[in-house]
Amino acid sequence: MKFIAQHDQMDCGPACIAMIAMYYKKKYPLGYLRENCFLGKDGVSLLGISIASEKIGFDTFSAKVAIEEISNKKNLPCILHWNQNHFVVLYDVKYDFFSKKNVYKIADPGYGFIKLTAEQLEKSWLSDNDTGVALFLKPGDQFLDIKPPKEEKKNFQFIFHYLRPYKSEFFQLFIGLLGGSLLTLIFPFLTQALIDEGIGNQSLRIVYIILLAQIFLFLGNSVIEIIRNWITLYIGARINISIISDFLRKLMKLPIKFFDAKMIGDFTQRIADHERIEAFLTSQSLFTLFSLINVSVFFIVLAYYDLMIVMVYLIFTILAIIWVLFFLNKRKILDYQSFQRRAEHQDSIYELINGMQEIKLNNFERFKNNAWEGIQIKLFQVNQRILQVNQYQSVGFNFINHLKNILVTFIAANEVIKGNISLGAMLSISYIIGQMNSPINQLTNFFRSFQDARISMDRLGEVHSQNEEEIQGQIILDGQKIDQSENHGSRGIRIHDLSFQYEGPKSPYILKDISLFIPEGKITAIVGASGSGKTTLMKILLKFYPPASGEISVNEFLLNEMSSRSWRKHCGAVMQDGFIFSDTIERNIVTGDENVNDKKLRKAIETANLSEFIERLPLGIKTKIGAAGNGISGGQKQRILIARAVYKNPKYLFFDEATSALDADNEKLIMEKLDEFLKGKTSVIIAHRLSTVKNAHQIIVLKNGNIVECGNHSSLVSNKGDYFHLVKNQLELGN
Ligand SMILES: Nc1ncnc2c1ncn2[C@@H]1O[C@H](COP(=O)(O)OP(=O)(O)OP(=O)(O)O)[C@@H](O)[C@H]1O
Repeated sequence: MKFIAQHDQMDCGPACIAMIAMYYKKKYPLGYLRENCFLGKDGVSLLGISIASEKIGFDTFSAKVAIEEISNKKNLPCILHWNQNHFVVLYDVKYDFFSKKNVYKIADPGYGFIKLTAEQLEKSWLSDNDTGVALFLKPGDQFLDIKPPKEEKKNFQFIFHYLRPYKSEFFQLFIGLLGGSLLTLIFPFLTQALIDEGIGNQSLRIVYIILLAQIFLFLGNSVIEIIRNWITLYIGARINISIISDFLRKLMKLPIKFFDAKMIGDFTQRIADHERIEAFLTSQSLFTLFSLINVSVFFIVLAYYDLMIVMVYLIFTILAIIWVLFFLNKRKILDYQSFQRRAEHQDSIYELINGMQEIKLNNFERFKNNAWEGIQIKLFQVNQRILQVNQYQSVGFNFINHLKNILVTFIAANEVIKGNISLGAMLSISYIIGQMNSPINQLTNFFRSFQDARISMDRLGEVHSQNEEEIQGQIILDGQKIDQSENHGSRGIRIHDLSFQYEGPKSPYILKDISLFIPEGKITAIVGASGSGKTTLMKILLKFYPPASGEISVNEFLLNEMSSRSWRKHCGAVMQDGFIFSDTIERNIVTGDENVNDKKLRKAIETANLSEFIERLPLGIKTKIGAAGNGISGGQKQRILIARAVYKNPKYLFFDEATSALDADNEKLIMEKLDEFLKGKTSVIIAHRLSTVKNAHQIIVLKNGNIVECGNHSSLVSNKGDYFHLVKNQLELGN
């Protein structure tokens, strides 16, 4: 069984499938499996794993079984549901002759290979008294015929293009390093001259001259080193900024669905990862190049002294490098683990700070603290294993190196005794060997850094190779196009037979066979119990998620053929979880508009009834709010979000519980002003409050993802159906 590590916190399912596919000699990229697993907010489900496995030709069967069923090797490898929140592969069971017990061999994508006894396995696997969940996979008839897609890996070309703008700086660095290398080359000859000419001839003058030359050489080297460090810092910082800014730009082009399956830590860790690429590009690769030049020149000088020594040196150096390479795979697995643990650590800190209020309210401190300590322990364990591998790597490497030095010294001493070389030459050889140590060490650092950069690049590549939301050739809607577009019959948004599932074809339908017409210039309200799919419908209309089936058209244009960005330009929305940026009130309202239009801004503030609130603030509209500014109330937040939508002045408006946090007076006032603003605009309003929806031109009632009623307020009330039941209490209150 070949081990495949999970890359992100929610990747365990896809990694398990990849390992089992690999077991049957098929290599599937993790990204492809991840896409077909339909990862959701809570990670992957067993259903998602079986859908993805079937897609690549496996026959799958999941069941709750007892340990005897999985002890039967015929059913292996299989996937086990682990600790209720993870998936692992059980690939072998062996009878241990000494303990007279079965040993279960597990490949845990978040850890590595582990061997467990039946008791240990049961502890993590059983979900009730004596059974646990297992998914059995066997290659089906088509497994061999289905061709795995090619893995799109970012190669170093992608990274090296970041170096291009700094050609002249690199040239300067190159010259500096070359100068430094040449200077160090003079030292061994000076040493030999010092001994053979100076001491040998008992001439103090020659000794002075040689020592003076050494001082000047040292000074020259130091100056070169200082300049080199400055240039490296400059290029490094620039490259880092370009890589991260490209990464962020790419992130902003990805669909919302991508973010559903990722945690904050997955992103922050990736950004931290960039430093490794930068370090590799700026220092490691160049320094290694020069180390190689140095080593080669030293080799030539050594060969001039003694060929035998060169041979010994070469053989031992190759042995040392093989030793270092031997540990690279282990390092890679540990690096993925460390990435995940660090991401988990960041998520836990983020949650701790964001959830502080609830933590304090519910005496959650100890539990959360323990959870954080648990993560730290795991992080410590990974760090321990990393240290161990690094130590094996460097201790072995140093041992081989020292053995080599001793051997070389022995050979050189032997040659001096035999009278083949002078004492000065021997000291010169010792000096060269000493000087070569650091470039050879540099070489091991290079291998490590190269590997780190490669892993970081793979992780980056996962984001860079994601499909963007915008697809070339999509319809770009400008205002005129929308105004002039025709719809056979009446103008507006037409939804035809729309169904939607969040997590793939076998997951539950959130919306089922919805057909609806949202007339242009009118208000359509959507009501329904919590969880009935109202917000989901709105998100589909805003093109955040594509429908599983069915069509949506805006006048004559199909929504799925439109550019999302251009469609959203015509839409204003106040979402339930709308976000206040850490910036001034003004910037929070005008958002991306670079030239603030005062008239529009005043109108937005007035419509959202914010004037009084803003006037009371000493800095007025320039007051900072959000994370780094003044706290605002829930109602104030909603009013700022409304002002944002009003300032945008779009043709289509979507309000999801936009006024739910407002007091009745404020709501009434804003609704009256909004009525005026919404005239001639197409609006969709989701609300639980009767006062908000009652005046809508049409009201749609959603129940479990289906439309159960449609009409205006009075007709629906007289129907005494679902709408009546939903608002009954509020009607009584009204009466
Ligand atoms: N990102 C998501 N991934 C998976 N399931 C989701 C996601 N968002 C919502 N759901 C599920 O979809 C269903 C409908 O949710 P939705 O938010 O559309 O309901 P709603 O009618 O707007 O509810 P409310 O009135 O409480 O806001 C819920 O069962 C919810 O658990």
